[in-house]
Amino acid sequence: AQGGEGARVRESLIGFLTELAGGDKERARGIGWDASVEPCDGNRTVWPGVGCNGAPAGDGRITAIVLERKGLDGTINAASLCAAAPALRVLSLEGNELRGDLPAAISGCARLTHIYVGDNRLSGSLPPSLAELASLHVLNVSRNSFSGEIPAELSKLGLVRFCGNDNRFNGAIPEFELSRFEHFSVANNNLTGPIPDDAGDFGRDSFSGNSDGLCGRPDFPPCPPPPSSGENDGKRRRRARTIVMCLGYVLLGAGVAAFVLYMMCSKRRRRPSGVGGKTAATTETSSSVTPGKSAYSLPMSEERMNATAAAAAAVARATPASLVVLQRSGTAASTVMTLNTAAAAAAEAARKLRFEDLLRSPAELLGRGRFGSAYKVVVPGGAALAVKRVKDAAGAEEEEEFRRRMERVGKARHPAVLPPLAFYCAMQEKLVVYEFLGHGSLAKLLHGSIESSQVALDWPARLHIASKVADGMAFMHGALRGGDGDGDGANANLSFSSSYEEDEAGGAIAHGNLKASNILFTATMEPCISEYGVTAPPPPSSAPAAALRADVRAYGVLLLELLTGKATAADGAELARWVTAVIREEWTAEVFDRAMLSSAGAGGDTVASEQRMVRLLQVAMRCIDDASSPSPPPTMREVAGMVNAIREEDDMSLSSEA
Ligand SMILES: Nc1ncnc2c1ncn2[C@@H]1O[C@H](COP(=O)(O)OP(=O)(O)OP(=O)(O)O)[C@@H](O)[C@H]1O
Repeated sequence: AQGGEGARVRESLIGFLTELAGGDKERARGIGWDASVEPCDGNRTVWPGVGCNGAPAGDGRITAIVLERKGLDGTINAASLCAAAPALRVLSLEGNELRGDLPAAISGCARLTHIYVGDNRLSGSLPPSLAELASLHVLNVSRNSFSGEIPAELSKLGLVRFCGNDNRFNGAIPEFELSRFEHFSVANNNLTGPIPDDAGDFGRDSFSGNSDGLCGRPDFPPCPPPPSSGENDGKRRRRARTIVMCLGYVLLGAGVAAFVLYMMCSKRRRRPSGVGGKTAATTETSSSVTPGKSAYSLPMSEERMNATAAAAAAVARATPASLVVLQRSGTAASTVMTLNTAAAAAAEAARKLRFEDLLRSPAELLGRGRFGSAYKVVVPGGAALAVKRVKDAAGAEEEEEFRRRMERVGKARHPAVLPPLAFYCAMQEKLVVYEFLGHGSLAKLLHGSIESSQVALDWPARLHIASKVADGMAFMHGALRGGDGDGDGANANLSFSSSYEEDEAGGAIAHGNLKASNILFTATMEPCISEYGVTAPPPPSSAPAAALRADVRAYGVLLLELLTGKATAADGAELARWVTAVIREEWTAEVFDRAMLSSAGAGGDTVASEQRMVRLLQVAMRCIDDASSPSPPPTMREVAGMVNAIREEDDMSLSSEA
């Protein structure tokens, strides 16, 4: 390119750079691209960050543009770039602050082999036009805010490295031939569905942090069996989803039906001593659990007693079953701390709950997790309940343990803990009934699609959630110690022990599965910890002390999710490793969710807010990091104390600004 043509190319490139710098001409000039000289002199580079090949003069000279970690905070004008450098092979803009999307016009640089745009603030969907880049081998879009599906067409390219981790991608993983890949990661997104069969050597780390949405190898729950071959992929996935939903309904229905049959027989056996007037007996906690005896009586009509009831009764005699309604006498609403009409209706509905109603009521699968499925059931009268069906294959002894746990959890009341309203446990079937909270979970708010999370989570909101959850957990760890938590937070808090060993002696109960999808929101958007104690902690945390420690660790991971905005796998190890690495590099500010950082600046003293974020991060790291810290891990009460101190300071700074 000579003369006028060369000048136009230079102008175009400098236009591209200026847009990368967000229109800041000074910063663009600082990169050192001089419009008065050619970027390449033969195969010698003249402009910094521009790679040239030795090809004959012409626009085929620029083969690489590498502008990494230059503080560029503008957008990528791919049209200008590709018009000026159509022979570009390598584009690396990693580690900047670039915004906007990766434009579809990038396909104009048809010879691209390597694209690195990781560690920026890019958002939107990846353009399907990337699939037109027939020579593309390496695509790194990690650690941005890309959303939408990863274009299925990318699997047709000869990619050998794909880094899509730490974004907000949803949908299925394209059918990449992973055994050909040198590197592959889609960790920390919102992906669902099967991991490609051909996953090569890629282990859990490449797929973790997708809110348990992925199935198949390696180490993930098995996928539902594929439907008959010959169908196209989209159809197959839709069918698989439908099958999973139907299976859920059928299993729930079967469990409930077996129980109803048992109840019918149980009623008949007890009829001589039955109570006359009471149509739907409610069992108060104090009297409900007597092993071997149904604590719930169903008003069954005679015509429903059919031949199979006898068989069910035989099974039931061997496996005592009961729906235990965890409500005391007195008004239901007074025992539910959320005190809103929906909560009162749910508590009232649960007080009168009959499994027959559950059986007849429409049920909707809310989701499948690692430890079972959750259903929304609207019972007669219109109250909405959530029924968690716990995945379990435990023997009778463990059923007894489950009963005891749920009884004790049902006794403790704290506004930040969703109380179980009733539970059922028999014949290797465990169901727990809660009020349905229809305002989403923390997982959805933090990692859901933009449409599903209209509420922006600013820094004060995140700190509020952190402190309420810490309070709830500290209360439960303390209140359950002696097994006599009665809703008096102050007294319960006084009974805290100072070490895990003492807690162990007191028999505290751990949550066992604290995570963002188990933090739900009430109508006033107050956080509420759900599924407390539903899943028995797996070894090695089955010892009570270890289980409480595991809760503290899980709380630390939750704090990391709140602070970074990044989703994590069940144990959060990968997120913790990433945060540790960033802190080690002294880039602490880089770990924070940008949405939170920008909101912290809106109301006042950004520097002080950021200092408090760093302190909360330190609390998170103390919760997680047991090996490297010389001091023993904090108890939940100590953690709550630290988080509340940060919150009080934040509240004070806000009120002094007002
Ligand atoms: N009481 C409830 N009200 C409203 N939604 C709920 C309720 N309980 C659970 N959910 C939602 O139902 C979905 C499925 O829940 P489920 O507990 O089965 O899965 P999970 O929390 O992702 O995994 P896990 O099995 O590990 O707990 C989640 O999105 C959860 O937020």
